[in-house]
Amino acid sequence: MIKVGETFPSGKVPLTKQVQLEDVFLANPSRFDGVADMCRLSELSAPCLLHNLVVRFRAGLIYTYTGPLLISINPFQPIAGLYDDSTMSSYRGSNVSEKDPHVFAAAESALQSLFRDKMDQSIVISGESGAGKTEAAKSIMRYLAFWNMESGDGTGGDRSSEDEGGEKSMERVFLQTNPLTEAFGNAKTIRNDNSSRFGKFIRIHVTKSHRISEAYIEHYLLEKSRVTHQAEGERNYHIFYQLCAGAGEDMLAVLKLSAASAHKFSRQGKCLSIPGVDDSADFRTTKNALSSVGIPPTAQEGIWRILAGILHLGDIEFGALKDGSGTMNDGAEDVACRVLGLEPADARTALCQRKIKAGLEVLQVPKSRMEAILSRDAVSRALYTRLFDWLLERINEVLSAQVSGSSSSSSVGCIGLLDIFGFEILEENGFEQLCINYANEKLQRYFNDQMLSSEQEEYAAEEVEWVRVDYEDNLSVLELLEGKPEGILPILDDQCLFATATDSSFLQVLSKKHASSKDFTQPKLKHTSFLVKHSAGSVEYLVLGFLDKNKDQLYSDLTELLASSRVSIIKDMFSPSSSSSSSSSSKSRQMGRQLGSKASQHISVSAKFREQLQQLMKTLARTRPTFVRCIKPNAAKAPLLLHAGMVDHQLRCSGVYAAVKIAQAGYPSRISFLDFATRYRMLVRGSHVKTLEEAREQSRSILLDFCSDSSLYQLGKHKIFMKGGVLARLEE
Ligand SMILES: Nc1ncnc2c1ncn2[C@@H]1O[C@H](COP(=O)(O)OP(=O)(O)OP(=O)(O)O)[C@@H](O)[C@H]1O
Repeated sequence: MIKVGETFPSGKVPLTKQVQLEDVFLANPSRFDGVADMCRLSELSAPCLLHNLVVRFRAGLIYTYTGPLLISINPFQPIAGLYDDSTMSSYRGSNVSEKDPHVFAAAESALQSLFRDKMDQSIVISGESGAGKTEAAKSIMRYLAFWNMESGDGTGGDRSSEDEGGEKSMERVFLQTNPLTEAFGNAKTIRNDNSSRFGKFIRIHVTKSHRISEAYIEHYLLEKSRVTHQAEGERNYHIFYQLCAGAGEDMLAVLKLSAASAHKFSRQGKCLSIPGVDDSADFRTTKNALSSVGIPPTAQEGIWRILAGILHLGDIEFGALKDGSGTMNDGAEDVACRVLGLEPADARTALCQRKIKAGLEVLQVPKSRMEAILSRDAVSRALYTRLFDWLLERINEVLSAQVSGSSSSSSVGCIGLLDIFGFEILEENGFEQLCINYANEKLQRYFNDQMLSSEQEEYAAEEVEWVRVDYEDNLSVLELLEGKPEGILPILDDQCLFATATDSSFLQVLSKKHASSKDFTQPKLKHTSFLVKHSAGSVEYLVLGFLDKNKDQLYSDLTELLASSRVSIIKDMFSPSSSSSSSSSSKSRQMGRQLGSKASQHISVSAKFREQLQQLMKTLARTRPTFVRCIKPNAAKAPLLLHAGMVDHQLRCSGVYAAVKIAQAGYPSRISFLDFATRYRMLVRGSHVKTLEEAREQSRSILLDFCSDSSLYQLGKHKIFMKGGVLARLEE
């Protein structure tokens, strides 16, 4: 049975015109069973749109269109048949406008548009944490791979012969990247048992014969702090639990590992398992996936050593000597060193002492206990993030070179799939949340530009009769975050250049510069946080750790220590001559460069992230986007439960209400007078037209003859703007 709770908003979230949902239920015929495209509703108030979504959700229909935008409401439980092979087949090559809304339809229409218009496409998936973005992205990846496998041109045959010949087919390798990115990049959080703690943009190149020729995964901002600290109820990255649960006795003995409950870095969140998840079985899946993407056994052993080494590092206890300096006091460092291939004496020196240059002399100065702990944590985080970067590099190498004989030159174009971490408001928000929420503001801006702003600007420029639809833009909050030189992130970078700057001096500068900003406040009586009014709500950020996290420096003695490892994968990751990026294939490097990858250059975390986002926006601007907006219907992750207030808030903040109004009143088809008059002149036995005025007149007479309802089109200055279906009728 489908439960729909709190269907009527409590009034905490104001609805348009203060109409309550009950009124809509009463005003609507009781047998109203929802429409697949909300543009077809006659009343577009928020309660009506919500009502439509609720009715469909009750019936297990989680997807709904609002014009070109696909809304997806997370059912938190599998829906029978929704993603099976026959459903996929039914979308392949179909007229998607006649099919039920679905992520498969979004993928199919992107493919069709790619082939028809020879223009790169993108599918932009957004929504808050736990809204279903990653699941949507995986379904789309499966669809693209399935399309390739099923193509009736002999490709399917090619695939099986490849498999028999021992070579893995591209779609297999492509899909095998999912368990890997999830094992190493996802973790259980309070909001989502399988939360992506990084963002990704996958470029998928498609050939004329509908094959995926190559792909590249660009990744953004892995959450490093999770490696050494997890909040209560959360876990470290899945792979740590998989390793502890799934490694056999021999492997555990080599790695000197115990259960996850025995290691500090995996037990801090007091959450060791996830209901319904078998870490041991998932470990087998991860190992198979590593082999599938061509990671050889020696490198796999290196990976397990890094993970086990991190867990052992976490178990090192530091004591304080009388003078306050740190010392290791329980021998756990010996275990960590053996697993990581380090000399214990060198590790002790690097973790507990600091090199200081005094003239020509280099002195070793003892670190305090706290400094030693911070060094240990920095080493652990650096090991994990370099491992993640290394893994993605290997994946990209294999994705860019998999199909023999195919290359990007044979690809017709590319579909970009964006699955980026959703907007976050936690109990305590820090530097990571600021970066995540900044990325979401950038995406919101992109959505506003594409769906709300440029559409209306074109009507105005073409002098089409149009009643402007207002919406809340987010320019001022973006300026507050990134504007140069006084935005929060540029100020942070600036502060990081001063040796004497601290988190509090950063906060003081912010408060002074933004005292009058409408989107910024500093809570009274608090000198540790600031508040930003984001599009999706106000967020209070604690400044503690901002400078260190943004600098993200691993002191040279710690880098040298890791570069001295006898484990070759660790040595490679940290020695200056052989960074992970330098060992990647030239093709994968080239694709990385296209996306502005700057792995080898040391710039601040926020500067690198801003540059990556800038590149992403440029890449998206060259594509035709399809938007998928994922909605989280309840905070409890309960199956088929929908809180209307929560859904209303997400629809409002993300501009969906404004988008549906524009889409309904708007004219999705547009064509120049010249093209129109030429293509359809046979209908009126018209002549060849030469001037704009002749083309306009001939177009007008075609429409008068063949489209009796004049509300279905408008003539602009250079183009005809038409409602959906007009062109199709003319074509008939
Ligand atoms: N279409 C679906 N059908 C059934 N369950 C789903 C669907 N989409 C999502 N879920 C459930 O919701 C959970 C969260 O979804 P998902 O991980 O895709 O969210 P997300 O938006 O990517 O979150 P985050 O930003 O935290 O990574 C999934 O693990 C799954 O249990």
